[in-house]
Amino acid sequence: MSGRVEPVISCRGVSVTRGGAEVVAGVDLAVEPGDWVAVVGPNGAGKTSLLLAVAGLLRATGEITVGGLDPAHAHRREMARTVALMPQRPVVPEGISVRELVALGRTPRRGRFGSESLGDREAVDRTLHRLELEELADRPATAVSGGELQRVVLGRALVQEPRVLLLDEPTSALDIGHQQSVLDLVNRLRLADGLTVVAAMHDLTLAGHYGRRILLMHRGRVVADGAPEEVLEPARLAEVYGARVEVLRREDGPAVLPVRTPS
Ligand SMILES: Nc1ncnc2c1ncn2[C@@H]1O[C@H](COP(=O)(O)OP(=O)(O)OP(=O)(O)O)[C@@H](O)[C@H]1O
Repeated sequence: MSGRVEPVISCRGVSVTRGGAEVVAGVDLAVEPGDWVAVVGPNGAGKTSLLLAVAGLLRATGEITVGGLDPAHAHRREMARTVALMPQRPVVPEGISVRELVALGRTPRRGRFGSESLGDREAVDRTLHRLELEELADRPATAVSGGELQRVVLGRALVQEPRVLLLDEPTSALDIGHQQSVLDLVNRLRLADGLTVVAAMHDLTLAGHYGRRILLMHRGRVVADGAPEEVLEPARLAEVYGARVEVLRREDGPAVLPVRTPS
């Protein structure tokens, strides 16, 4: 008999209120170490708010633990060694280079007064290389394209070497080649290091190919949670998104195609 694996993320009855409205409503979620959960749902469904609550950046009610820590009360440095968030809308300090922005991700791993160690420098170099950012390393981070910045911000999260990686639409600005290379890289880290990934994703085909599990949210609630082929059903997607889609069953995951309304 196999024993139950202790979840690395656990949410019980989690709700978030923003601007007076309940935007996450009673979410239960247990994520096993090394899993990839793709969080999908229409605009405004509450995906970002749920990720921010798990990261401890937004106040929530209910119970959340991440790597045994309570995000609302854990020390920021301790939390940052456990969880890294790649935000949807990163704040880029003026005058900072691409390399310096990536290196900011090492801050929680340094000693209290620590300057950059050889290990830190190597981690930053490795990350710049993996994300094909070496040529941009000395460029001001405010002077790169939207897709390049998305990779830089992913680099800042990866260089933290977290146990849990929270990605908020990580490939929305990337071309198809970089979408694949970035998601393949995250998947390799998941398989090699047991990284746990929770990613809000709009592209349902990518969600179905990389997510081992899909959490479908609608109006703050989880309306489906399961394997991609169970959750990505045309009738359900029509109901939740108001979309006409065809779902192709493929060996490596379902592909979701929008279908034009007949004129
Ligand atoms: N700062 C804020 N103040 C008030 N309401 C907010 C704020 N940020 C988001 N909201 C609202 O919270 C709800 C959930 O937003 P959230 O960003 O979590 O959704 P999402 O599923 O990530 O959406 P999207 O796919 O458009 O990124 C939305 O109705 C949104 O308008």
